[in-house]
Amino acid sequence: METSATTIEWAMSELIQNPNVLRLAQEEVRQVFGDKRNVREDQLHELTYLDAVIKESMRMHPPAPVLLPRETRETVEINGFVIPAKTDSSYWIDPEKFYPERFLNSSIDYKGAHFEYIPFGAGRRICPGMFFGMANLQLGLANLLLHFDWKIPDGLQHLDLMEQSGLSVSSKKLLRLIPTVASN
Ligand code: HEM
Repeated sequence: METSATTIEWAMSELIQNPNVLRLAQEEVRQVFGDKRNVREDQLHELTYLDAVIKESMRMHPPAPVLLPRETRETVEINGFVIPAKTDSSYWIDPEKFYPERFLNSSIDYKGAHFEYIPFGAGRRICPGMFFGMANLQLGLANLLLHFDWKIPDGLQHLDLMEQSGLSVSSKKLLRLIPTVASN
């Protein structure tokens, strides 16, 4: 699915630019699966830090543009609920920072109950592929982190994370990274 591929690409882009987060995610994957040398689906739930990395990637780069960002221009009252103007930015501390830890020990999930975070939508039209999509992301990323070490090609200081809109919101520039087969 394009949404899953896009999310994996964004996650890898953020990980490579946040080496400390990459190291922690890689250590977790290798600790859980290192001795088996393969990622097992029945143990994906043990990857709590990787789960937070995926959530944080989808917070910063929601892959499905179906849900266009919405904000009120002025404070409004609907059925007794007061919606202050431009509410979005106050939900997250350091919203521009890639910080998966914000999802650890947090009740905020992607299942449509927390309206500040709805990468799969919410309500009756919520994505029916949500759990399949999450498993795909965990499986794909865990394999990339278990089997390979990653670096930015020589000469590139940092990645260009400009977005482009299509069916899903992907990076404008193709992500190019150099994998090395992990020695363990
Ligand atoms: C990272 C992966 C994915 C993300 C972020 C994602 C996100 C979304 C979003 C935001 C919507 C719109 C919800 C709304 O209108 O409120 C949606 C709808 C939908 N998604 Fe996904 N999706 C993903 C993976 C998948 C997969 C793997 C499948 C199928 C196997 C799938 C099938 C669908 C379908 C059929 C709809 C339309 C539902 C409807 O209109 O009733 N999605 N998805």
